[in-house]
Amino acid sequence: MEKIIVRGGRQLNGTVKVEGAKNAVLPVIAASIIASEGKSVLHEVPALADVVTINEVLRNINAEVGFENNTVTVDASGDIKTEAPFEFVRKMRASVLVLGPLLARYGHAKVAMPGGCAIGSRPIDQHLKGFEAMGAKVNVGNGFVEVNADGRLKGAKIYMDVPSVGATENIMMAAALADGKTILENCAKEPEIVDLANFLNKMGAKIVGAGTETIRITGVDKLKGAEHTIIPDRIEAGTFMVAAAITKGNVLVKGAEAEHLRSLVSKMQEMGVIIEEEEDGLRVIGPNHLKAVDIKTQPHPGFPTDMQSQIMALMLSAKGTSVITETVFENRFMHVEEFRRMNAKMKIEGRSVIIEGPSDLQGAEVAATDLRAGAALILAGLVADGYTRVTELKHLDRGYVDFADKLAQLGADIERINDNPASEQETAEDSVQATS
Ligand SMILES: CC(=O)N[C@H]1[C@@H](OP(=O)(O)OP(=O)(O)OC[C@H]2O[C@@H](n3ccc(=O)[nH]c3=O)[C@H](O)[C@@H]2O)O[C@H](CO)[C@@H](O)[C@@H]1O
Ligand SMILES: C=C(OP(=O)(O)O)C(=O)O
Repeated sequence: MEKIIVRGGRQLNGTVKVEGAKNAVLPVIAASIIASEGKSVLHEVPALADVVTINEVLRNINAEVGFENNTVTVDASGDIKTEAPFEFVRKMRASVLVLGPLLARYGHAKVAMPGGCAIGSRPIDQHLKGFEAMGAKVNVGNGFVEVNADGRLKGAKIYMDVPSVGATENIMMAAALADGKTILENCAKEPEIVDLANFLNKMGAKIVGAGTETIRITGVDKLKGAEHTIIPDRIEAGTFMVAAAITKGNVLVKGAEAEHLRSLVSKMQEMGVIIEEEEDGLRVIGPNHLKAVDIKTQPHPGFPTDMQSQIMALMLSAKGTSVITETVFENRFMHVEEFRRMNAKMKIEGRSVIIEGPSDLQGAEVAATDLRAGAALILAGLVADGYTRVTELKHLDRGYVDFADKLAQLGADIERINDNPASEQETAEDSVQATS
């Protein structure tokens, strides 16, 4: 089994460079199949398991995809199939992002219905509501969702009940080729949505307002391949910011965009962490004593749910009572049990976790329950007494490139091992099941 073994007690110092954002690159790669002409060239693509999966989804529907030296090329000018097989959606929920592009270009798309996962039920009703408003017929049955349009989709006024990131993206992509104007209200405002809109506009789309509550899309007849550089990963950046703070270190997180990280920066400063904006990133200096704070996760620009477990690791080292409330996903506290194995003093009350700090953390064998939980347990391991062994790394690999190596370069006592190479085949088969 593959494990990351970390021994606590080392201070982290130096520079770490942030990769391109997972949550930007997945919709951008999905969007590239909308182009009926030309090739898309995408730079700063992180070598993540999820990127391999979305590339496989595209190859499977006949797009030509290359991936070398952090550059992905996609040529979708040939005959593209409109059905994405079950194995990919099971492996990665973001596979549903091919629905919008396929529906817009071909008037038909079919993918396996994504189920719930380790962090909540994660329905796609808002995606489907948007497609229906544009004239598509939706059929859900036998584990699949199928959408059909009689001719071109029609621009519409759509109000989303929740500001869903994926629904905003899927509807925006579908509307880019619709007949007429779409006004999408109560949109998610995440920076990754702005990145997708910028890419679509380079392809010839007419989208304004991405990053605000209302996005206006004027449909065009066709889109062409374009060249684009993916924005830096604010969640990976945030994870390294916590690593610096928790070890009382001094780390320059190169590529971290202050503008994308306001809520995290503000909360970490409230905890006593020094954060300085430098020309090429954020310098994070951990204090000797961290203060307890209260945090509520919210859609952007609120505190990101994808940083909830990592900031929880930092709260464990803070003096006093901290409360963290999860409002985005209904079941994103699986890591609490794992932290408890490390002697963390915390309890779940409804949608909140109450942490009595500082905890006297002890190394233990723990499992990554989802990708951010994996990172958070490693962060706790950086300051725990003795050895922490983190398993279920297939989750971590969906969202972090060389996480252990990058921490080791900053001075952590950490290594990734495979203590039973004979079972490698088994691990590869297991990873097909990985969703989070
Ligand atoms: C690949 C990607 O970008 N993943 C991110 C994306 O996921 P994803 O796009 O799946 O997340 P959403 O923003 O859609 O989900 C937010 C909330 O809306 C609910 N909902 C969503 C869609 C829908 O049709 N109906 C509905 O009720 C979900 O159950 C959840 O409670 O945004 C999440 C919220 O910031 C992040 O945690 C994920 O890392
Ligand atoms: C929940 C996450 O991703 P996904 O939506 O891809 O599962 C995440 O990145 O923390």
